[in-house]
Amino acid sequence: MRCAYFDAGVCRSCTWMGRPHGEQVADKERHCATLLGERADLVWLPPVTGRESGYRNKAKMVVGGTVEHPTLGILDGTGQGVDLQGCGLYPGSLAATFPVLAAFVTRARLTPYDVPARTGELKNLLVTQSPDGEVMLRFVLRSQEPVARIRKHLPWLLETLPQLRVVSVNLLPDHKAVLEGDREILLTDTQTLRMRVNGIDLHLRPQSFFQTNTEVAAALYRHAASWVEELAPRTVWDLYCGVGGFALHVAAPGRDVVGIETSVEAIASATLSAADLGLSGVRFAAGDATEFALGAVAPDLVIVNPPRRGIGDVLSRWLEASDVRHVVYSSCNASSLARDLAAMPSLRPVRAQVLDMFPQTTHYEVLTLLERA
Ligand SMILES: C[S@@+](CC[C@H](N)C(=O)[O-])C[C@H]1O[C@@H](n2cnc3c(N)ncnc32)[C@H](O)[C@@H]1O
Repeated sequence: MRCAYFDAGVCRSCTWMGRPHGEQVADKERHCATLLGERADLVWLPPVTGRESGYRNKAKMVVGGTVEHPTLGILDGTGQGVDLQGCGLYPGSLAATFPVLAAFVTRARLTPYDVPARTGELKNLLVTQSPDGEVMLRFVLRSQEPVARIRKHLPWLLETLPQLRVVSVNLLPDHKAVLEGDREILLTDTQTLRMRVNGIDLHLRPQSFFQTNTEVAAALYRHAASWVEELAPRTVWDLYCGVGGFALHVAAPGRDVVGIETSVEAIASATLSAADLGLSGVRFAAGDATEFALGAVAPDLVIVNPPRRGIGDVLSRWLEASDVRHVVYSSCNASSLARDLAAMPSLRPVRAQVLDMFPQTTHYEVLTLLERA
């Protein structure tokens, strides 16, 4: 894949831009195999690849420029806006919303936040597209000052972009290099975006995590579910469950599944999906994964899908000392996975698969099956 922004040196976010996709995937497999080390009983399954462009379901557009001429993209080294509306990582239908959103910035007089001067209001536009083409839009603002103007012009936006389902404001008053703050104000009656994956309706609320690449995420859930099916555990935990992707895929008659996640919003979404599907054996609770494990009776199988930092020492040591027979560990950072594996020598990886969730970058997902020796 080629990118004009990359070639012009305007954006270097995709560090592997221009390299053949097959070569990228082979490098990711080598990288992961090196980190996991020589293991006689580890079987590597063929990698999962999806489309190499247009794969992102979520755009995180930093807003710069002026009310009359806003930029949607990133900020350069001096804090000035760089417009990346033509970024090839977004599907055309998602990218088609950008010019309308830029026009809305002007129409509703939303002054882009000026990082060096610390003035202005609109920091980011976060846009997520579901597999059905429906869209969630979040305005990340410094304060509530522009909210009345957003509400006033919202009917125009909803008419111009009929695919918009959920619109909200997120408040980020601090001058911090983060994407969003803690407080969310919903502007539409609809609160959740329906993300249909493998025929299961996952419900995404504004402040919940969702895998970036829906096509590869669908394969990730399918493969994890088939591994779990083979092992036929009676009790399963899905730790770091987000909106419940793994838990809902491994639900089966006679199986108890518990999903644990810190985000209350994500847990509400997961609970809604379980109710929609009439799954009585699946329950979700908000809380810290490690604290939950330390206070509960170990299940037959544990699925973990932690953030980049991994599951950490305490949970690794708990799993090592527990009766859990199998762990399905889905990781977006093979370095922290390797460190966690070192703390669980009795749980040996017997199966691994690289999933190219983030083409053009060095990042990838790896799904592993650990078995008690
Ligand atoms: C990589 S995401 C995985 C989400 C989910 N498994 C999925 O497939 O979408 C990691 C999740 O862990 C949650 N999380 C972060 N720290 C946590 C903790 N200490 N205990 C439980 N969940 C946590 C995050 O909110 C996020 O939803």
